[in-house]
Amino acid sequence: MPVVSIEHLSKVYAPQFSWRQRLRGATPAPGLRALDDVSLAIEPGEFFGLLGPNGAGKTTLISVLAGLTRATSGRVSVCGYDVQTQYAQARRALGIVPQELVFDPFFTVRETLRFQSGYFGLRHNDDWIDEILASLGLADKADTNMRALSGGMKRRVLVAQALVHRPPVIVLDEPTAGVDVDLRRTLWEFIVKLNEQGHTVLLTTHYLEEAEALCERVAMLKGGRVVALDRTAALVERVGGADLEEAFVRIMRGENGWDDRRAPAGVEAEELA
Ligand SMILES: Nc1ncnc2c1ncn2[C@@H]1O[C@H](COP(=O)(O)OP(=O)(O)OP(=O)(O)O)[C@@H](O)[C@H]1O
Repeated sequence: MPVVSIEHLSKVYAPQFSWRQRLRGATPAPGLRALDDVSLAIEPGEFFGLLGPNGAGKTTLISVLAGLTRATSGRVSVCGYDVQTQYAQARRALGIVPQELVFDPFFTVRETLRFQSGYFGLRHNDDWIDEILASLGLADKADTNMRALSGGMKRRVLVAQALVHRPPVIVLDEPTAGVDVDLRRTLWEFIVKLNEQGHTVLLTTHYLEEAEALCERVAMLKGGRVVALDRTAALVERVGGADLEEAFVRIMRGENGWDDRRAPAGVEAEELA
């Protein structure tokens, strides 16, 4: 059974429609189709890459997976749990490292990780917290206040937060954007170790050399649609080119016809929330 199952997933964002426009009786513009009939399955223990240019729909897909955004249609499950109807179980199976640096400035690193453990009902988690801190090069920052950390250190804490409950599926949304070589190495060593221990990893990144080195399989999104889905090496060979980056460029340039990303006529804003 796949650990992540995505079946015919579509997401249309409602258009911005002001009260003034409403009162004037204006017709809402069609919504934006961020995901269009996406289907894919990720098997246990895979290191899977979700690739695509800016605005392709990667973060939207992760938001649906995390239960933060409601799908317009389709079904998504994690470890067999439906992300909408069995939200708590599905969320517990996921460790999500978000793209944006979100943190509480009032707590130390250790307090932040203890609180995160508490959200998952884990009260005596310090041994694992210490192991994560050491593995991410954060041991000497455990008692430092979050607001006193550099951007790269904050990102390490985000990774640590995602792992406190030992989730079977780890989702990393552009985790190395703007971080130094040291963090990249530390992060990948740790994530590869977790993957070897059986954790499934879903990674989105614009660093295609990282994706090529790490991901056994990749899916490429363009305009919300899956335009390629294959084992990384097989895809590079089939498309031609020296590496995944060249294959990516060829696939993105070669695909046409996905330009109309607007919702079909007749889709009302209210249906799209
Ligand atoms: N809350 C929202 N409301 C309306 N439109 C949105 C919302 N979130 C994302 N979008 C739009 O949906 C499309 C897909 O965005 P998304 O963030 O999923 O892309 P992405 O592949 O993660 O891009 P990036 O690589 O830049 O992070 C974009 O056109 C974006 O502007």
